[in-house]
Amino acid sequence: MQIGMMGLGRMGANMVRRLLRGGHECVVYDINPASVAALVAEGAVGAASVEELVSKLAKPAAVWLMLPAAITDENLERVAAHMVPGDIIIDGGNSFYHDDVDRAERLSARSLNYVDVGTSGGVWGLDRGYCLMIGGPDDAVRHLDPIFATLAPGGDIDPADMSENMKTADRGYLHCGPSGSGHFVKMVHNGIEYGMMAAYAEGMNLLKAANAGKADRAADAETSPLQQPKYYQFDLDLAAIAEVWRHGSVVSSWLLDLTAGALKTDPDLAGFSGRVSDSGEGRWTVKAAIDTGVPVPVLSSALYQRFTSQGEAEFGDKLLSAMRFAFGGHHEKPKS
Ligand SMILES: O=C(O)[C@H](O)[C@@H](O)[C@H](O)[C@H](O)COP(=O)(O)O
Repeated sequence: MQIGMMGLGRMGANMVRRLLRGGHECVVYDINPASVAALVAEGAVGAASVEELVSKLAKPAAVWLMLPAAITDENLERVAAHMVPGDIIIDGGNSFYHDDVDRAERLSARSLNYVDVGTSGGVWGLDRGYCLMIGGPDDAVRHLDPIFATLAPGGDIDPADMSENMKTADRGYLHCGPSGSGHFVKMVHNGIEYGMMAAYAEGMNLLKAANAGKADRAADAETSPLQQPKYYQFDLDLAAIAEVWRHGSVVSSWLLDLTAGALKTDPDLAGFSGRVSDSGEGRWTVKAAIDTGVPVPVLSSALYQRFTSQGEAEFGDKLLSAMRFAFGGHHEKPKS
C-alpha cells in the first residue's frame, strides 16, 4: 500500500527501506533534502514540502511522522493542515501518551484519524523488524495493517485458534487500545528497558570487583572497608561470562546479547564516558506510577542512576563530604 513518511533520520529512513523491500510505495519528506534524495535513489517517491507529501498520497492519505517528540506537535499540525476528513496521521516517535490523547481529541474534531505507534527495535529494526505498540481508532488501525505487518518482525503464526490480537502479537505488532495506549505501553516498555539495563550493568560491575582482595586493588585498602580479601581473588572474564549466560541461562535476552557484544569489542569500555542520557520515557513511567499509586522501585532507581551518571548528584555528594568533615574531621580521598 501507499504511505507517507516525514522525518528521515536513523529510524524513519530505515523504516522506509523496510517498507520498500516489502513492496509498499513510500512518499518521503524531510527538512534535509539530501535525506529525501538518498531514499529516492532507493525507490521512494520524494516530496519537497509537506503539502507535496500529502498531495502525492491517494485517499485516505496516511502520513507517518518519525520525529523527535519535541517537534512532533508542530509538524503534526503542518501535515493536518493539508488533510481532508478520513485521512490518517501516525506518530511513530517516542511521544508522551498524554500528547496522543490530546492530539486525537483535536484531530477527531476535524474528522482526521490519529494513530500512535510505540516503535521498538532501534537501528537493528531494518533487518530484524520493529516491535509495534499501536493505539487508535479500529478502522484506521485495520486500514494500516499491511504497513504494520511489513514493519514488524513477522513470525510463525500458531495455527491454534488465537484471537486476532494474539495473532498480530505473535508477529510483533499489537493494537493495544484507543489513542495514547500505544505510547503508554511503549513508555512502560522503556521503563523496563532502564531497569533491565541497570541490572546487567550493576551485576557486571560486581563481577568486575571480584578481584578486590588482590594486592593491586588492596593497595587501596584505606579507601575501602573490604573485609576478608581472600574471598575476592577472582579475575573474571566478563565478556566470556556474558557470552555463557546467552546460552540457556535464565537471564538471556537481546540486551544481554548486546552486552556480550560490547564487552567483546571493548572489554574496558574505553569508548564510553559513562554519562547515560535519557529521553523522557523513564521519567514518564515513574510519573505514571505515582499517578496510579503503583510501586516501581526498580524502574525508579534505574532512572535516578541515570541522573547520577549525568552529574546531577555532584552537589549532594559534595555536601555529604562537607557534613562528614564537619562532624568527624574526615577528609575526602582523591577520586580514582
Ligand atoms: O525500544 C527501543 O527501540 C528503544 O527504547 C528506543 O525507543 C530508544 O533507543 C530509546 O527511546 C532510548 O531511550 P533513552 O534515551 O531514554 O535511553
